Amino acid sequence: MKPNDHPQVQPRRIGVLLINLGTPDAPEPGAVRRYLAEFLTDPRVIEIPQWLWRPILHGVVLRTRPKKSAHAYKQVWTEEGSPLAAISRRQAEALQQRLGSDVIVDFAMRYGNPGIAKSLQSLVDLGCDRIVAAPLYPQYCGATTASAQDAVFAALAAMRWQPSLRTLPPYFDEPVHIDALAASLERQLGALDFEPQRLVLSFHGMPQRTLELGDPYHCHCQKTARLLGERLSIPTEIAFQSRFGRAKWLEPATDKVLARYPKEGVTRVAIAAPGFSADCVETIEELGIRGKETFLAAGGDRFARLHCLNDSADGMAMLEALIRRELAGWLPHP
Ligand SMILES: C=CC1=C(C)c2cc3[nH]c(cc4nc(cc5[nH]c(cc1n2)c(C)c5CCC(=O)O)C(CCC(=O)O)=C4C)c(C)c3C=C
Ligand SMILES: [Fe+2]
Ligand SMILES: [Fe+2]
Repeated sequence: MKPNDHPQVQPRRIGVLLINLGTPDAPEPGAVRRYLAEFLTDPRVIEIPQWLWRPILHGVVLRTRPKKSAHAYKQVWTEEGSPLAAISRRQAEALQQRLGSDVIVDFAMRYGNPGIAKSLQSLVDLGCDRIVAAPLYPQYCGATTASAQDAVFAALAAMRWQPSLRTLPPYFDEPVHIDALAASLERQLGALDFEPQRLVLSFHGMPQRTLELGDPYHCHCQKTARLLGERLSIPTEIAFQSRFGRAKWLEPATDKVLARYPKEGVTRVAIAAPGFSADCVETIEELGIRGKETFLAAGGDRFARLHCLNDSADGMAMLEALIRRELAGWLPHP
């Protein structure tokens, strides 16, 4: 056979893979256990030697946490499944509409389903020889961005014929991102039936040690919070949520901030999570349900949880702009 009529040559197509963290398949202890086992054996997430961690994980964490977490997931589960999965699907569909038929858009989860390797392979099978992999974390973190990229690179490493690859850089301080967040938060604040005295900007926490080791996550969160605070008409305060384990995590802790406010005369608050591109158990249950309980029990009066950008017009316009920039030179007509 002459090289020019090689049977595998396909039409060139472009793929975009939106990536988020992942979620269990069902709000049941068994499914949550499978999800947590994959998540919590990622050395990017738990950075202690495996020989030390494995006995704790299997002896303690995976025996107790799945039941507790399943209870949290049950409270947020929807007809379309886990909120994170449902919103991720809608984001991919909306981006597909916006980018048109020059591009194939799909989404994948770092842990659980649909997995990164399978989703990348389906894009390749559809003829994509150029792919943008977009971890939807505004702030770079080893545990999230790098872990998602590790999985993308590992999937490519198993391919004989790899597509060309671009990855979406962190966008924590991109003007389009700050604009989208500011517009979305102002609109939601304006629609409340009370006037909050403070807006808490709650980011997912990380072990303090990762900051000392040079992870830019803490700095990225601080910058998003500062830029956003400069744009909003309400005083803001940064906080870090979802502490896990016994090590020291980034401070101030969201639950401590909420419990402290009423003592300082702050009895009306709103809370937003600008580090999450989609609402999930950490925003809906941890902030919206448990955070509210903590605040009211401490003497607070009014509490509102604001939504993430999700598949809102503000959020999708931002995502389209960021992805189009990565597609520059690949798309037939700019
Ligand atoms: C947005 C950035 C995130 C960082 C940074 C992050 C770090 C991190 N998380 C855990 C432990 C857990 N996280 C869990 C859920 C979860 N985490 C993120 C995002 C970040 N995590 C998201 C989007 C979600 C939501 C998933 C969903 O299904 O809705 C969970 C599971 C839920 C629970 O049991 O509380 C755990 C556990 C660690 C240890 C860590 C950094 C070291
Ligand atoms: Fe997390
Ligand atoms: Fe949590």
